[in-house]
Amino acid sequence: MAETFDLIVLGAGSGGLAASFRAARHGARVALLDPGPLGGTCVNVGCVPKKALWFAAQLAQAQSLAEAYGFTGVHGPLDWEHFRLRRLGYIDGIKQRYETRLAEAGVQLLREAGRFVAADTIATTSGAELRAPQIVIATGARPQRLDIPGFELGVVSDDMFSLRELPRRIAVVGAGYIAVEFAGLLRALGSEVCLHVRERLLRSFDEEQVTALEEQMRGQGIRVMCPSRIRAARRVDDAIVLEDETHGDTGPYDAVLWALGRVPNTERLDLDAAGVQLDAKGHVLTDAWQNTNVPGIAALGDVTGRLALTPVAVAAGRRLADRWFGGEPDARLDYGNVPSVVFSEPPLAGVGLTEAQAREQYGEQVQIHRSRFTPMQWALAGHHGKSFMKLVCVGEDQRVVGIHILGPGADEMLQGFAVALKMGLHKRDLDATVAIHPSSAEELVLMS
Ligand SMILES: Cc1cc2nc3c(=O)[nH]c(=O)nc-3n(C[C@H](O)[C@H](O)[C@H](O)COP(=O)(O)OP(=O)(O)OC[C@H]3O[C@@H](n4cnc5c(N)ncnc54)[C@H](O)[C@@H]3O)c2cc1C
Ligand SMILES: NC(=O)c1ccc[n+]([C@@H]2O[C@H](COP(=O)([O-])OP(=O)(O)OC[C@H]3O[C@@H](n4cnc5c(N)ncnc54)[C@H](O)[C@@H]3O)[C@@H](O)[C@H]2O)c1
Repeated sequence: MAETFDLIVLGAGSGGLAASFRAARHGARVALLDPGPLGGTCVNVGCVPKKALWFAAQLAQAQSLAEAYGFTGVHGPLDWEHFRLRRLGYIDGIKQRYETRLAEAGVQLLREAGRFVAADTIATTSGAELRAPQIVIATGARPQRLDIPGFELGVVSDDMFSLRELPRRIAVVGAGYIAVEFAGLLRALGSEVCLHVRERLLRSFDEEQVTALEEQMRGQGIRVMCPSRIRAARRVDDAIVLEDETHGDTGPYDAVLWALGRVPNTERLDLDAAGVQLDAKGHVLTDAWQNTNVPGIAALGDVTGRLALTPVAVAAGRRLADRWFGGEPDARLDYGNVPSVVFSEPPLAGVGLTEAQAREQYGEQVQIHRSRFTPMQWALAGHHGKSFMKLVCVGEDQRVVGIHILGPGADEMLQGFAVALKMGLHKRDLDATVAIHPSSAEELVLMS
């Protein structure tokens, strides 16, 4: 006989964990299934190990700034293996804390995959059946692979975190978050990097900001090939050569990172047994409340194909649990004005509309304010890179609909401004705020 719960959650990544913890806090009996490591993509092969590498890259750059400032004897390469182990230790700590917290919350954790046998019934890999009136699909996504000759010679982002040494020469194929982040951090750590861009870098970000970032990337010695269309990879001696439709053979490289987007984990869920509808790319279709077309079944996070960010999956999971078990019938995630940061070098942060989106929506009512400057810590070292900030405003009262920041510190700077934008920020509010000096952030309240 099937064991019964109030809630079954498929996937213990960012979204599934958040939904489980919150539902358990509201008193629900929760079963959480995942055959993989706790924390899913973000903790194991995403945000956390990536940010760790980005911190290491920041330290590498700080060394060259320090030399210019007058420090001596600070320069040296990263001991890649030492840092890999340190990173793993940090991540193990996170996973252990999740395990402890799940046990304390009374969530029943099953380390196996689940699939639907009916709209209220899940079968586990070991053959057990679980039943619940509410089920959450939070099974995430995985790197997209291409069916081209030699694809297997390269690696995908998951594999980057188990490399045993820094690749000396690497090609990064792609133009999204992952491609740009890895290109920047690997370059800073000492790799020769060639970025193969099919059309345009970072399509969802403000074009002018992306152009400014690309200039800096080129200035750091990253080779950007655009437009580039890779049709095959092949081994030549110990290295890899890419066959590019536009540029001919490129390389040789010691490694190739394919960073081509992600595909949802839905094929093995037997969703037909429950009647859950998917879109053409295999994402679970959801409405504004995370509901699927089947009552009692919801989906959230990367598997839905909406904003693929950890805090989005977490917030969606918490709101859903509040609605289902916390007596909050109106709880749902507002997907508008979600801030995000590309951990490029320097970081690029944005919230709200890009200039192009605002012009499309508001036409001539759009006003743009810009500030470009060399941040003090760079200027002191004789480094000429520029920070670039941009406000997108609309209407006579200059409501701020977009804030875009490129430069050191952008990653930490945007969060507070995103709160203000969400609350209905106007340019006059920025003008009325006294600056913090000397800082980069002050430029946002000093724009004329
Ligand atoms: C390299 C990289 C860097 C990133 N950096 C950032 C960043 O800096 N900031 C940010 O906000 N986002 C970042 N992201 C995106 C972020 O990691 C994802 O948006 C987030 O992890 C999605 O969470 P999720 O819960 O939807 O899915 P996941 O975290 O992918 O979790 C899904 C879980 O479901 C499990 N599962 C699959 N099938 C089944 C099944 N049948 N039964 C049970 N369990 C199953 C999987 O094992 C997995 O653990 C990054 C992603 C990558 C790849
Ligand atoms: N800092 C962050 O918050 C962060 C970091 C990494 C990832 N993420 C999330 O994870 C998601 C996945 O990241 P991603 O970089 O894999 O995807 P992405 O959707 O950001 O970018 C995919 C890129 O691959 C390119 N592409 C697709 N097919 C291609 C092909 N055949 N040849 C050449 N290029 C091709 C696309 O043009 C696009 O530029 C992101 O959209 C983002 O939501 C967030």
